[in-house]
Amino acid sequence: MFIRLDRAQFKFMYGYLYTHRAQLLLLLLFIFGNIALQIYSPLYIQRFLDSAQAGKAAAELLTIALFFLGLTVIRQLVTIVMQFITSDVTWKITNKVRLDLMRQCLNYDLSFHSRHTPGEMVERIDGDVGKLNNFLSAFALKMISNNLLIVCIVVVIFYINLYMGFVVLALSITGLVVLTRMGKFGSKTIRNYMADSADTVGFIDERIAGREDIRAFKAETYTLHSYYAKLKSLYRTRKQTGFRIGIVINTGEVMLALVLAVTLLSMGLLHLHNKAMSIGTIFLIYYYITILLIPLKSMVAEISDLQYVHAALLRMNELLDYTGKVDTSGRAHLMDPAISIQFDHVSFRYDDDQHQVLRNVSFQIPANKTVGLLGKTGSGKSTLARLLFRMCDPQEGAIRINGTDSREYALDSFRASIGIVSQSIELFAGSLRDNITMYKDHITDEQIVQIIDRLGLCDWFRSMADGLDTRIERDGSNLSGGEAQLIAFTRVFLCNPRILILDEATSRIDPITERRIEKAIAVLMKNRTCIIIAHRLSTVRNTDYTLVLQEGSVLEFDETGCLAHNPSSAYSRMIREGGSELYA
Ligand SMILES: Nc1ncnc2c1ncn2[C@@H]1O[C@H](COP(=O)(O)OP(=O)(O)OP(=O)(O)O)[C@@H](O)[C@H]1O
Repeated sequence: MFIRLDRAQFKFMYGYLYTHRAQLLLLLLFIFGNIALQIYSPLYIQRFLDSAQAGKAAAELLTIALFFLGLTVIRQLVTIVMQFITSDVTWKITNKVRLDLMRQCLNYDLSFHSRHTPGEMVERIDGDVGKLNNFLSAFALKMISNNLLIVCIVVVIFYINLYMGFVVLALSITGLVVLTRMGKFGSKTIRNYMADSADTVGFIDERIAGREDIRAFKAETYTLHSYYAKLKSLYRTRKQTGFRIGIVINTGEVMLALVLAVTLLSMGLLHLHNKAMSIGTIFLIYYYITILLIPLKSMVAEISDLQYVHAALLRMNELLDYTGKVDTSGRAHLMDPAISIQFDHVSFRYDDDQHQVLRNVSFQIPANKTVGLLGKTGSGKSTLARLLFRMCDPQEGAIRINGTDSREYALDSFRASIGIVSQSIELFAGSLRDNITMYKDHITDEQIVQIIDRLGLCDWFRSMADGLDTRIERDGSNLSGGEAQLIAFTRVFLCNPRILILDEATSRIDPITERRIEKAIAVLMKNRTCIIIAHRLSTVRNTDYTLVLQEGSVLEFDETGCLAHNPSSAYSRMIREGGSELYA
């Protein structure tokens, strides 16, 4: 009613509702039954009053009263069933919406996540869907019942008295038109308020996650000032929203009082000029008007919630409609276990308005060879790895895998063939086993222990208090950075990927542990195409090829041995100068 769904929103809601059509149809039947009972039972009051006035026997009056009571009890039972069906369908629908939003969120590309903080996404996935839940479980049912009830009451009043029928019809139409128009009045400020609120949640989430750096660099005062500024802005939009909603609700209340006054006045005038209406009929019309006012009143009271739902639906639609910048149309599958990689004149910028991070990058890695990727900080090494993993696609050029543009492969299966160990390792609250298998139940403990053994990490594993059941806290807060990297290694070894990217994977491991797993890394790299991004020359000295990036361009690419023996190469200079030139 006050939610004007546009085509996209309607399609969005319809898609979810259609799945539960059988239950919704049943619900509609109960709604009709409930309305019929609501309309029919007051007739017994009219009959009771008219019979009492006509001096009918007490037994007849008692029967009428009992019938009225019986219908009231049945109506309550119908209401309970309606509520049960509604809450059941609502939870099923909103859980599906939550899952879809979460799935989308996990698949969004880098540019999306750069713009939206995790906190904002929490607010959108949980907060917005919570509002939809309230709407479906309470308002939607009320709205459908209310509108149907209004129509039925107007029809019945027409039937009772033609003149009063016209009066009530005119009042109802005016009321609904006014309420609908008023509904739009607050919608923009509510949307602004919700966006501000999500932004504030995102801010809190980000600052709490970075609390250690904030404390270490004494940024508490700045953080609190920024938070206060956000709260002030939130309060401003909240005030604007409250003001507009206040106007809407008060206008609505005045309008409803007018409806009652005009109806009573009309009945009074009618009774004065034409005594055709009995006391019972007058009471009946009055009773129907009070029933009519209940839905109108609840619509006025819930107008602000409905606007929140409207805004929430817009935001959910926006999230689900976001197609991202990664091409997902590819359907091919990587069949060959040996993978060659070719960067063919690849240029990339993260956003149209940002600087070019990679410029015309071309090189080719034959299947099952390893490449050491070197370059100063910010030269584009991690970006190159992200492009290979297809977290984003290049604006120019192509990345060919076994001769085929990587965009032609089905995204999920393509990504599954690449393993990455990066500088930042995500660990989740749960057991060590869950963090290694990433919740894949089919992986047995024996397989995990075997991998740990192959990696030469048995000593470390033995130090874990409860073996694979050892509890890992959120973000791996009870582990050292090095231990987190060991888990990441085990994780990726277990996946057995065909392309392996180690993005400064050993940066947090101490030299002794690094030496210990060097052999294991060598085993893992065998029969795989690998890219090793490193800040330490020692990490990449055994690779087949070396690629040196400078400000996003290829400075040199050749076999590592050739570069090492070429005194004019940047690589050999780097060896001579202990790497100072590249990392200065
Ligand atoms: N998500 C992002 N959004 C926008 N710009 C980014 C993003 N990630 C990196 N950049 C920019 O891209 C450039 C290259 O970054 P990249 O992380 O690829 O460099 P790198 O060579 O891996 O650096 P490091 O050795 O420090 O890890 C930098 O200028 C950086 O500011």
